[in-house]
Amino acid sequence: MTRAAVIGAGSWGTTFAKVLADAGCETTVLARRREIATGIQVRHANDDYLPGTVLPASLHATTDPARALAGAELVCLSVPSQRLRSVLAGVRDALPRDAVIMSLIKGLERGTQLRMSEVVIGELGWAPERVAVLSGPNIAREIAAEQPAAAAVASADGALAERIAACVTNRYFSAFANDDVIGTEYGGVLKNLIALAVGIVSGVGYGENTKAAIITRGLDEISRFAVALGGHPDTMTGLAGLGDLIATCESTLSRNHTAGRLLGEGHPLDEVVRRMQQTAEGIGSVRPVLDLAREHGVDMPIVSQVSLVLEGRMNPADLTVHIAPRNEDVLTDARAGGGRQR
Ligand SMILES: NC(=O)C1=CN([C@@H]2O[C@H](COP(=O)(O)OP(=O)(O)OC[C@H]3O[C@@H](n4cnc5c(N)ncnc54)[C@H](O)[C@@H]3O)[C@@H](O)[C@H]2O)C=CC1
Ligand SMILES: O=C(CO)COP(=O)(O)O
Repeated sequence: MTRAAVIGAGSWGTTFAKVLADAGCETTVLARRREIATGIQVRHANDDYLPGTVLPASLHATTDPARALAGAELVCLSVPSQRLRSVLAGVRDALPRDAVIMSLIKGLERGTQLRMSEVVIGELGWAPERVAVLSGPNIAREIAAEQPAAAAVASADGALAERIAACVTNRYFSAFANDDVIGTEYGGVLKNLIALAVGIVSGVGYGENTKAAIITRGLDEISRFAVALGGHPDTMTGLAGLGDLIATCESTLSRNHTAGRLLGEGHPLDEVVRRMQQTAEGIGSVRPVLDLAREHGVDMPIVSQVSLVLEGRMNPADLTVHIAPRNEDVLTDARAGGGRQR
């Protein structure tokens, strides 16, 4: 049996702790608030984040890092991306030095533009071969209800990714291993930005054609970004790319989709952030993604328009997938019979 800890008792941290417990891992959740820890430990419930879900009786919870992390072989991180560095600083002394650390987080650190696995490696000095990421179409509430789901687990050490995948797989959750940490991690970050765009056009009142066009062109846009930054193209057509893009863009349970819809309905960003009671990572990832895109020469027309809408500088109703062709594109298109945009 693997001893596991999950840092963060929000919707995904609690749900993934249930996944681990149901896979046979001896699991403890590290919560920030005492009443959440008590609810999980005593009543087997997390009413704030997962109302109605009965958690396994074998699942433990505490607010004490030393108790949560003692003997942990697998430590999973599920706090908002902008909080990760300070959370790591707070648990550093309690982390067993030989533990594997796995990020479940789907955001980039503002200011440094780092992925979460890079924050772990840099902040803790952890060996990259002991770090992993898990990402995929994983709407927490559906998994908490034990609806079948799957995710990708990536580590620079492919054999470690295989071992983690086997360890977290249970009767309703399947994990598939790969060694593309960059692509797997960016997949989770980038789909949030396209989900914001789809939410925005839904809020405006546009229908399925607009949403399908944004999802299709969005997949192309985020794939070009991930590949330019070192990800593998196959990852972007797998669970962490296309899979999560579909789930997040389609689901009204998605916080990013919901935040986008509120913006599309005309609510200003500060009001949207106030109304969202949970983390919508996409809002904080737009700026670092666009900065990285500029540095690497990647065109991101949909994400750029999301940024303008967030800043209140673009009417949501004007969000479009149309791209004005550059001169050389017009010439190439004419020779090729047109239509270079798939
Ligand atoms: N909810 C979902 O369906 C999924 C979420 N994710 C990702 O998982 C990450 C966490 O998301 P959720 O659990 O949904 O968010 P959430 O908003 O439900 O919960 C965040 C948790 O982090 C804790 N937290 C916040 N600041 C903290 C701090 N300074 N110190 C300690 N704890 C702190 C909060 O108390 C809360 O328990 C995000 O990156 C999200 O994108 C990934 C897959 C599915
Ligand atoms: O990452 C998720 C699904 O895979 C959850 O999406 P939201 O953060 O938009 O709710």
